[in-house]
Amino acid sequence: MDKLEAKHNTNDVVLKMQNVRKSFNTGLPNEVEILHGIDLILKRGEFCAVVGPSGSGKSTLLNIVGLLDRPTEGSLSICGEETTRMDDHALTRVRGHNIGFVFQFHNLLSAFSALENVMMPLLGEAEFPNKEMTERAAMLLDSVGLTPWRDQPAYQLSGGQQQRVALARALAMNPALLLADEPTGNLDTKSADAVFELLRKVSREQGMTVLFVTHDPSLAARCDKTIKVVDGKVVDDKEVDDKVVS
Ligand SMILES: Nc1ncnc2c1ncn2[C@@H]1O[C@H](COP(=O)(O)OP(=O)(O)OP(=O)(O)O)[C@@H](O)[C@H]1O
Repeated sequence: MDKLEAKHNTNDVVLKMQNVRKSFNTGLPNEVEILHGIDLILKRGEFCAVVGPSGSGKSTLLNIVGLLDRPTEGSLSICGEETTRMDDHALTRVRGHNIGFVFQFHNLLSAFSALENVMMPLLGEAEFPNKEMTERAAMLLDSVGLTPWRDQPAYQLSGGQQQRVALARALAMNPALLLADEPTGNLDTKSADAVFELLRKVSREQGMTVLFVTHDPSLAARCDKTIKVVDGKVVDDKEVDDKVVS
């Protein structure tokens, strides 16, 4: 059994948000509220699209779920741990062990090889001495079909290949929750489809919960569930019927 696998079995509810509000200080006399009381529960293995118009608050929501930003009000628990009163050190721990990120711009270290990029999150993790770290990174690169490119510097890879490296890197700690903010937005249709299918496969095989922001209705329709954010509120939270979506 994978060293990191057991933690996925501990709690069925991966994300629980209650009445989450977020305001920003924009220099105006009053703060501007962007998220107006979001409630959201995601269970293990759910693959959920986040859709909505530009500026509606999708990235703000993802940053809060990813513990990169704090809510102004409300509660947020990740894998059963209530996070809103945690200090930065505890948030970093919860984030590092439970959450993976894939963004539209993959933020790879361009001069480093594909393998080295995937190894980055494992550096300093006690359970991964050097040899095991290399083995795990190689296994992850293999799972995204990039073994032939493992020693290639990231800048020499295509956009789709770089995004697959970013996905392998996000999976390094076997996160219970993967947050993907338009990970296919910068790719041609074929590469976008390949990255999406890969995410789908990993989610199914590992029971990983995915929150996937997309502007592409055809990709949203292939997710289990769609959350629609409009003006900082969830207006629609519907299950996609497998019988309707081919
Ligand atoms: N740090 C910040 N300070 C002030 N306002 C912010 C901040 N971050 C986001 N906003 C504002 O919050 C609103 C929602 O932004 P957000 O990026 O979450 O939208 P989005 O739905 O992800 O948009 P898009 O689809 O265009 O990426 C916008 O009006 C934005 O200007």
